[in-house]
Amino acid sequence: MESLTRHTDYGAKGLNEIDINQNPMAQFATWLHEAEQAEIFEPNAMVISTVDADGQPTSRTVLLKGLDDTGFEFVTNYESRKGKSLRANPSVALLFPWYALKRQVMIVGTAVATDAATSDAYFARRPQGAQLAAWASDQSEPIARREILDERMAALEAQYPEGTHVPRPEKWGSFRVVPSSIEFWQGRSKRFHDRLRFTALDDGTWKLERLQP
Ligand SMILES: Cc1cc2nc3c(=O)[nH]c(=O)nc-3n(C[C@H](O)[C@H](O)[C@H](O)COP(=O)(O)O)c2cc1C
Ligand SMILES: Cc1ncc(COP(=O)(O)O)c(CN)c1O
Repeated sequence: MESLTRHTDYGAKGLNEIDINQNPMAQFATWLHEAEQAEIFEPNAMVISTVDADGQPTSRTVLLKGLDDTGFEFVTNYESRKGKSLRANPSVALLFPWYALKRQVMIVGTAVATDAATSDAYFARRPQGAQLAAWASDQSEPIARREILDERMAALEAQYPEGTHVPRPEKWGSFRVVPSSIEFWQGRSKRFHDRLRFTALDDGTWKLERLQP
Protein backbone atom coordinates (compact mmCIF):
# COMPACT_ATOMS: atom_id res chain seq x y z
CA MET A 1 0.00 0.00 0.00
CA GLU A 2 1.95 2.88 -1.42
CA SER A 3 -0.25 5.51 0.28
CA LEU A 4 0.96 4.45 3.72
CA THR A 5 4.55 5.55 3.06
CA ARG A 6 3.86 8.51 0.75
CA HIS A 7 5.04 11.94 1.90
CA THR A 8 2.97 14.45 -0.06
CA ASP A 9 4.08 18.07 0.05
CA TYR A 10 1.18 20.35 1.07
CA GLY A 11 2.55 23.42 -0.68
CA ALA A 12 3.65 26.92 0.11
CA LYS A 13 0.33 28.72 0.47
CA GLY A 14 0.21 30.07 4.00
CA LEU A 15 -2.32 31.55 6.38
CA ASN A 16 -1.34 34.54 8.48
CA GLU A 17 -2.71 36.80 11.20
CA ILE A 18 -2.93 39.82 8.88
CA ASP A 19 -4.97 38.19 6.10
CA ILE A 20 -7.33 36.11 8.23
CA ASN A 21 -10.74 37.70 8.86
CA GLN A 22 -10.95 38.77 12.52
CA ASN A 23 -14.49 37.35 12.59
CA PRO A 24 -13.96 33.55 12.46
CA MET A 25 -17.50 32.90 11.18
CA ALA A 26 -16.81 35.20 8.23
CA GLN A 27 -13.44 33.49 7.69
CA PHE A 28 -15.21 30.12 7.75
CA ALA A 29 -17.72 31.34 5.15
CA THR A 30 -14.82 32.37 2.90
CA TRP A 31 -13.16 28.96 3.14
CA LEU A 32 -16.48 27.16 2.59
CA HIS A 33 -17.03 29.29 -0.51
CA GLU A 34 -13.53 28.36 -1.75
CA ALA A 35 -14.28 24.67 -1.12
CA GLU A 36 -17.46 25.08 -3.21
CA GLN A 37 -15.51 26.84 -5.99
CA ALA A 38 -12.98 23.98 -5.98
CA GLU A 39 -15.93 21.63 -6.68
CA ILE A 40 -14.90 19.13 -4.06
CA PHE A 41 -17.60 16.53 -3.28
CA GLU A 42 -20.00 17.74 -0.54
CA PRO A 43 -17.92 20.75 0.59
CA ASN A 44 -20.41 21.25 3.45
CA ALA A 45 -19.78 17.75 4.86
CA MET A 46 -18.42 17.78 8.40
CA VAL A 47 -17.45 15.09 10.86
CA ILE A 48 -19.20 15.56 14.18
CA SER A 49 -17.88 13.80 17.26
CA THR A 50 -20.06 13.26 20.31
CA VAL A 51 -19.51 11.60 23.66
CA ASP A 52 -22.19 9.31 25.09
CA ALA A 53 -23.35 8.89 28.70
CA ASP A 54 -20.59 6.28 29.27
CA GLY A 55 -17.86 8.60 27.98
CA GLN A 56 -17.54 6.75 24.67
CA PRO A 57 -16.75 9.11 21.74
CA THR A 58 -18.22 8.42 18.28
CA SER A 59 -17.85 10.30 14.99
CA ARG A 60 -19.90 10.48 11.83
CA THR A 61 -20.41 12.77 8.84
CA VAL A 62 -23.35 15.17 8.59
CA LEU A 63 -24.04 18.07 6.23
CA LEU A 64 -23.84 21.67 7.34
CA LYS A 65 -27.27 23.17 6.61
CA GLY A 66 -27.01 26.67 8.03
CA LEU A 67 -24.38 29.14 9.10
CA ASP A 68 -24.64 32.49 10.85
CA ASP A 69 -22.87 34.43 13.59
CA THR A 70 -24.41 32.18 16.26
CA GLY A 71 -23.16 28.88 14.91
CA PHE A 72 -23.34 25.85 12.61
CA GLU A 73 -26.62 24.01 11.91
CA PHE A 74 -27.23 20.42 10.88
CA VAL A 75 -30.27 18.13 10.75
CA THR A 76 -30.68 14.63 12.05
CA ASN A 77 -32.86 12.21 13.99
CA TYR A 78 -33.08 13.25 17.66
CA GLU A 79 -33.45 9.57 18.70
CA SER A 80 -30.37 8.41 16.76
CA ARG A 81 -27.19 7.39 18.53
CA LYS A 82 -25.83 10.94 18.14
CA GLY A 83 -29.16 12.43 19.25
CA LYS A 84 -29.10 10.39 22.46
CA SER A 85 -25.44 11.23 23.08
CA LEU A 86 -26.18 14.93 22.66
CA ARG A 87 -28.99 14.73 25.22
CA ALA A 88 -26.52 13.22 27.71
CA ASN A 89 -23.61 15.49 26.78
CA PRO A 90 -23.99 18.49 24.43
CA SER A 91 -20.21 18.89 23.92
CA VAL A 92 -19.15 18.28 20.33
CA ALA A 93 -16.22 18.61 17.98
CA LEU A 94 -16.73 19.40 14.29
CA LEU A 95 -14.17 18.75 11.57
CA PHE A 96 -14.32 20.00 8.00
CA PRO A 97 -11.76 17.84 6.15
CA TRP A 98 -10.97 19.80 2.98
CA TYR A 99 -7.97 17.67 1.98
CA ALA A 100 -8.12 18.73 -1.68
CA LEU A 101 -7.40 22.28 -0.50
CA LYS A 102 -4.85 21.11 2.08
CA ARG A 103 -7.11 22.60 4.73
CA GLN A 104 -9.12 21.58 7.74
CA VAL A 105 -11.26 23.52 10.17
CA MET A 106 -11.70 22.17 13.70
CA ILE A 107 -14.48 23.47 15.89
CA VAL A 108 -15.24 22.76 19.53
CA GLY A 109 -18.62 23.73 20.90
CA THR A 110 -22.00 22.87 22.32
CA ALA A 111 -24.97 21.50 20.39
CA VAL A 112 -28.47 22.76 21.16
CA ALA A 113 -31.67 21.58 19.50
CA THR A 114 -33.21 24.48 17.55
CA ASP A 115 -36.82 25.56 17.96
CA ALA A 116 -39.49 23.55 16.15
CA ALA A 117 -40.13 26.33 13.61
CA THR A 118 -36.52 26.16 12.37
CA SER A 119 -36.75 22.38 11.94
CA ASP A 120 -40.16 22.68 10.24
CA ALA A 121 -38.85 25.26 7.80
CA TYR A 122 -35.91 23.10 6.77
CA PHE A 123 -37.94 19.87 6.61
CA ALA A 124 -40.44 21.56 4.28
CA ARG A 125 -37.64 22.31 1.80
CA ARG A 126 -36.44 18.68 1.52
CA PRO A 127 -37.38 16.49 -1.47
CA GLN A 128 -40.40 14.33 -0.63
CA GLY A 129 -38.34 11.14 -0.79
CA ALA A 130 -36.04 12.40 1.95
CA GLN A 131 -39.05 13.51 3.99
CA LEU A 132 -40.54 10.02 3.82
CA ALA A 133 -37.18 8.42 4.62
CA ALA A 134 -37.12 10.45 7.84
CA TRP A 135 -40.43 8.81 8.79
CA ALA A 136 -39.38 5.33 7.64
CA SER A 137 -36.07 5.18 9.51
CA ASP A 138 -35.54 4.75 13.23
CA GLN A 139 -32.02 5.98 12.64
CA SER A 140 -29.24 3.94 14.28
CA GLU A 141 -31.54 1.08 15.36
CA PRO A 142 -30.76 -2.41 14.03
CA ILE A 143 -33.23 -3.95 11.56
CA ALA A 144 -33.39 -7.55 10.37
CA ARG A 145 -33.56 -6.94 6.62
CA ARG A 146 -33.41 -4.11 4.02
CA GLU A 147 -36.78 -5.33 2.69
CA ILE A 148 -38.53 -4.19 5.85
CA LEU A 149 -37.29 -0.63 5.24
CA ASP A 150 -38.34 -0.81 1.58
CA GLU A 151 -41.82 -1.97 2.62
CA ARG A 152 -42.11 0.92 5.06
CA MET A 153 -41.14 3.33 2.29
CA ALA A 154 -43.68 1.81 -0.11
CA ALA A 155 -46.43 2.19 2.50
CA LEU A 156 -45.46 5.82 3.12
CA GLU A 157 -45.38 6.55 -0.62
CA ALA A 158 -48.93 5.17 -0.86
CA GLN A 159 -50.02 7.27 2.12
CA TYR A 160 -48.41 10.46 0.75
CA PRO A 161 -48.77 10.58 -3.06
CA GLU A 162 -46.31 12.86 -4.86
CA GLY A 163 -47.00 16.51 -4.10
CA THR A 164 -48.93 15.97 -0.86
CA HIS A 165 -47.75 17.65 2.32
CA VAL A 166 -45.54 15.51 4.56
CA PRO A 167 -45.38 16.76 8.16
CA ARG A 168 -42.07 16.70 10.03
CA PRO A 169 -41.66 13.73 12.35
CA GLU A 170 -41.13 14.99 15.89
CA LYS A 171 -38.04 12.77 16.18
CA TRP A 172 -36.33 14.68 13.32
CA GLY A 173 -34.94 18.20 13.42
CA SER A 174 -31.99 20.52 13.58
CA PHE A 175 -29.22 21.27 16.00
CA ARG A 176 -27.09 24.40 16.22
CA VAL A 177 -23.49 24.04 17.31
CA VAL A 178 -22.41 27.15 19.20
CA PRO A 179 -18.61 27.33 18.85
CA SER A 180 -16.22 27.97 21.72
CA SER A 181 -13.16 27.64 19.49
CA ILE A 182 -12.51 27.53 15.76
CA GLU A 183 -9.14 26.52 14.33
CA PHE A 184 -8.11 27.15 10.74
CA TRP A 185 -5.41 24.78 9.53
CA GLN A 186 -3.51 25.33 6.32
CA GLY A 187 -1.09 22.62 5.20
CA ARG A 188 2.41 23.71 4.21
CA SER A 189 5.68 22.19 3.05
CA LYS A 190 7.89 20.08 5.35
CA ARG A 191 4.88 19.44 7.64
CA PHE A 192 5.45 23.00 8.87
CA HIS A 193 1.80 23.98 8.73
CA ASP A 194 -0.10 27.14 9.74
CA ARG A 195 -2.64 26.90 12.58
CA LEU A 196 -4.68 29.88 13.72
CA ARG A 197 -7.19 29.32 16.51
CA PHE A 198 -9.96 31.65 17.66
CA THR A 199 -11.29 31.20 21.19
CA ALA A 200 -14.59 32.80 22.25
CA LEU A 201 -14.27 35.24 25.16
CA ASP A 202 -17.02 36.07 27.67
CA ASP A 203 -17.49 39.57 26.22
CA GLY A 204 -18.45 38.16 22.81
CA THR A 205 -15.09 38.88 21.14
CA TRP A 206 -12.56 36.32 19.92
CA LYS A 207 -8.95 35.74 20.96
CA LEU A 208 -6.65 34.73 18.10
CA GLU A 209 -3.59 32.54 18.70
CA ARG A 210 -1.09 30.80 16.48
CA LEU A 211 -0.50 27.14 17.35
CA GLN A 212 2.64 25.17 16.53
CA PRO A 213 2.25 22.72 13.66
C1 LIG B 1 -21.57 12.76 3.17
C2 LIG B 1 -22.52 12.31 4.25
C3 LIG B 1 -23.47 13.18 4.73
C4 LIG B 1 -24.35 12.80 5.74
N1 LIG B 1 -25.22 13.72 6.22
C5 LIG B 1 -26.03 13.39 7.25
C6 LIG B 1 -26.86 14.39 7.85
O1 LIG B 1 -26.84 15.58 7.49
N2 LIG B 1 -27.67 14.01 8.88
C7 LIG B 1 -27.69 12.73 9.34
O2 LIG B 1 -28.45 12.44 10.27
N3 LIG B 1 -26.89 11.77 8.82
C8 LIG B 1 -26.07 12.08 7.77
N4 LIG B 1 -25.22 11.12 7.24
C9 LIG B 1 -25.23 9.78 7.83
C10 LIG B 1 -24.40 9.80 9.13
O3 LIG B 1 -23.02 9.79 8.81
C11 LIG B 1 -24.72 8.64 10.10
O4 LIG B 1 -24.60 7.39 9.46
C12 LIG B 1 -26.11 8.76 10.69
O5 LIG B 1 -26.45 10.10 11.01
C13 LIG B 1 -26.24 7.90 11.95
O6 LIG B 1 -25.28 8.31 12.91
P1 LIG B 1 -25.36 7.87 14.46
O7 LIG B 1 -25.83 6.44 14.46
O8 LIG B 1 -23.99 8.04 14.99
O9 LIG B 1 -26.38 8.78 15.11
C14 LIG B 1 -24.31 11.48 6.24
C15 LIG B 1 -23.33 10.59 5.76
C16 LIG B 1 -22.45 11.01 4.79
C17 LIG B 1 -21.38 10.05 4.31
C1 LIG C 1 -29.73 10.40 6.79
C2 LIG C 1 -29.53 11.82 6.36
N1 LIG C 1 -30.24 12.79 6.97
C3 LIG C 1 -30.10 14.08 6.63
C4 LIG C 1 -29.22 14.46 5.64
C5 LIG C 1 -29.06 15.93 5.34
O1 LIG C 1 -30.25 16.55 4.97
P1 LIG C 1 -30.71 16.61 3.46
O2 LIG C 1 -31.12 15.21 3.08
O3 LIG C 1 -31.88 17.53 3.49
O4 LIG C 1 -29.57 17.08 2.62
C6 LIG C 1 -28.46 13.51 4.98
C7 LIG C 1 -27.51 13.96 3.91
N2 LIG C 1 -26.66 13.00 3.37
C8 LIG C 1 -28.62 12.15 5.35
O5 LIG C 1 -27.89 11.18 4.77
